[in-house]
Amino acid sequence: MTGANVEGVSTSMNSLEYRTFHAGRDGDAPDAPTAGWLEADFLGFHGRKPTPAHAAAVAGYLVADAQELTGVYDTASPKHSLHPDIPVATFASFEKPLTVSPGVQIPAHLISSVTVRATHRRRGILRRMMTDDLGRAAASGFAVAALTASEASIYRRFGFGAATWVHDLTVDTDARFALTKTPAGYCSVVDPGDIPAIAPDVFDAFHEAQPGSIARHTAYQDRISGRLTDEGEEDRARRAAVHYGESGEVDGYVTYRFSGWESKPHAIEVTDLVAASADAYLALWQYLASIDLTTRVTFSSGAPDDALRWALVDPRVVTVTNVEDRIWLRILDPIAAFTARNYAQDGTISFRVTDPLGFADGSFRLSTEEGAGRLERLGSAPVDIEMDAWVLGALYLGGADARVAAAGGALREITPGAAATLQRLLTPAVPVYSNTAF
Ligand SMILES: CC(=O)SCCNC(=O)CCNC(=O)[C@H](O)C(C)(C)COP(=O)(O)OP(=O)(O)OC[C@H]1O[C@@H](n2cnc3c(N)ncnc32)[C@H](O)[C@@H]1OP(=O)(O)O
Repeated sequence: MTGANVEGVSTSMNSLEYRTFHAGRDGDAPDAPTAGWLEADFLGFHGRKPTPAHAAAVAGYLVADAQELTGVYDTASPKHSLHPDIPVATFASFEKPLTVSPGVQIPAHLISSVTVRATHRRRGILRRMMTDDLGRAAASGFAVAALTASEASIYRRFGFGAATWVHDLTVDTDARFALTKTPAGYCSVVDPGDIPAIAPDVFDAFHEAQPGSIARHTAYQDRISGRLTDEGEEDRARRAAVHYGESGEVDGYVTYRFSGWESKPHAIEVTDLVAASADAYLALWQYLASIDLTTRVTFSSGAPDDALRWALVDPRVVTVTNVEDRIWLRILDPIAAFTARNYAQDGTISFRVTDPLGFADGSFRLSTEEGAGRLERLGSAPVDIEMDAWVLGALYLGGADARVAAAGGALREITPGAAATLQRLLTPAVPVYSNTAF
């Protein structure tokens, strides 16, 4: 669904040129536009200046994911400024499937690498890049756009609402750590270099069943295995283990590193933990807890509804140290989006959406029956609920509670009790969660 013909140049009043192009390579190296764009991207996210090898690897990821890049070029850069081929702003978008109900995926338009140089900020560059890009995505037929946000105060104005969350977990793995029963299957330590061959099948099985999950971009395999970190180096401290289910197939893996002898208490820091079965998930935690000379495990992408607490003799060994929004969703085509997902309960509710960018603006009636949903446009008939486009994005998967949104003033009930009805209809088959960041 990625737009095939996005290349273009346009000049604004004030010497800024917006160019959109596909990530490309010359041999192994990034091509000239991609090389300049990468320099700006690394600058914007406070990364080190990339070495030629690191730039080549990252260009390879961008090309593999068919990323569309936008660079904004200042044609009036002063003397000694960074080379004018290094843009003052970056923006990237690409397509990956989003699981909206167990077994149901839709193509999502993912937005990433948004940077504006400090000397050019707050002049509307992000607004222009975002509105142009969302317009192209809607014209290409995407029902939803998604991003992970550096700051929570930026993206509501563009119709994005936080729809999934992750928990930072600290688990004490001293003598108090014990599961109430032993999970089926067994774990084995593997070479982290084998993870890129093992992880995709496990992730796919997890992703297929998990509402809120977004398929991973190409960089993930090197990142989780430690072959090439975001700093452009191999992490030789990275370790890995897998879980074999009763069939003998791998159905879960974990990658991690030791926090160092100077850290107190000595801890294991989990980079990635993906399980396609409940036994795999619990067994991998038991494995982590059994690593000698350590008494703590930390994991920054835990599911808010975590089975571990239910499986522990003493659930207080788990501390949630932070709660963070993960996937932000923007509905571009409400009818396509709401028809795609499944519904556990039958019913009807109507709502009016205010969308300054227009994509989701209007009044709608949602009718659900025997698992399927139908969304139809209403004319000027009265509705049960009013909300802004970002609230619709937040509520779409059912992970955010409409009643709580109403209590917070984000959703206006016209018909008393309508928020509870909406929540009943949108409640997902299993709690939403995504362990992917992009
Ligand atoms: C999906 C991702 O990639 S998340 C990563 C985002 N990037 C970063 O955090 C890197 C560092 N920050 C930056 O590069 C820039 O400051 C950006 C990209 C956040 C903002 O770019 P700018 O060009 O300055 O934004 P722009 O001038 O278009 O502002 C658009 C609107 O967002 C608001 N806005 C911009 N930045 C912020 C912010 N950090 N917090 C709150 N509001 C903001 C502006 O006030 C403006 O509001 P309005 O149009 O409703 O009046």
